Amino acid sequence: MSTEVRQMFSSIATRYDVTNEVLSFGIHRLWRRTTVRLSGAKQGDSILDCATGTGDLALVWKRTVGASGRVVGTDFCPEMLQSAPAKAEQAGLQVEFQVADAMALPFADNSFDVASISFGIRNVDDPVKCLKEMARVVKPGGRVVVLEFGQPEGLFGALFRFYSKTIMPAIGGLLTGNRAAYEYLPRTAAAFPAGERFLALMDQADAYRERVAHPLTFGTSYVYVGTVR
Ligand SMILES: C[S@@+](CC[C@H](N)C(=O)[O-])C[C@H]1O[C@@H](n2cnc3c(N)ncnc32)[C@H](O)[C@@H]1O
Repeated sequence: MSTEVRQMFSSIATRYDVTNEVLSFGIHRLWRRTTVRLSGAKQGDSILDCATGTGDLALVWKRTVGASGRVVGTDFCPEMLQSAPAKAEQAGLQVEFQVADAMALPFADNSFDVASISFGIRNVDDPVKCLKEMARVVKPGGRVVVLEFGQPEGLFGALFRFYSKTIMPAIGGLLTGNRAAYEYLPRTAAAFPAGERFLALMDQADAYRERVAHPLTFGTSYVYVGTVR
């Protein structure tokens, strides 16, 4: 499973950013800023962004924690990481990037103030193991922050489902040449536990003393914030 996921992201890596921008109408930028705000991170904090991909969230983290803070972005797909260092340099931000699996992080216990994962946990083989592993590298009282798709309800939900099942694969396929990757996205997003059901996964990880779900854009996405025990 993880080999197929890695290959899929490798095949869309060079077109990932532009496709993300088009398919989300740029809203992913607002969601990332909200994620960072809800984490409570401050200047000087050390942050790990898992499954960082092309590094967009890592750059927002670095703007927040400033020069005295440390940001490390990791991903298990080297091709996805390829453009990240140049993007950071162009933005005048110092961010470290390295290849690592979010389920087996190469960091000591209690290394970071915050660990995050955006649109990544849906793709890992074992989300509970990942939530446990992220908590392991965060200091007690620090936060694990997850940004992931939800399943909006009502009229907006119906529109979103139509958009994600028909328009997203067509446009994603045109822009990346890999239509299957943009069929995978809505399929996995529709099946992945959201809201209370995701909080239950956080409970199963048995590593958090508090956890909160914040719906964004009528539940299209959620930010989950867990405080590490
Ligand atoms: C949809 S992209 C999200 C990238 C980025 N976080 C963002 O918000 O744009 C999912 C990323 O998760 C990475 N990924 C999936 N499973 C992973 C794992 N077990 N360990 C590390 N990265 C993983 C993929 O390589 C891909 O870069």
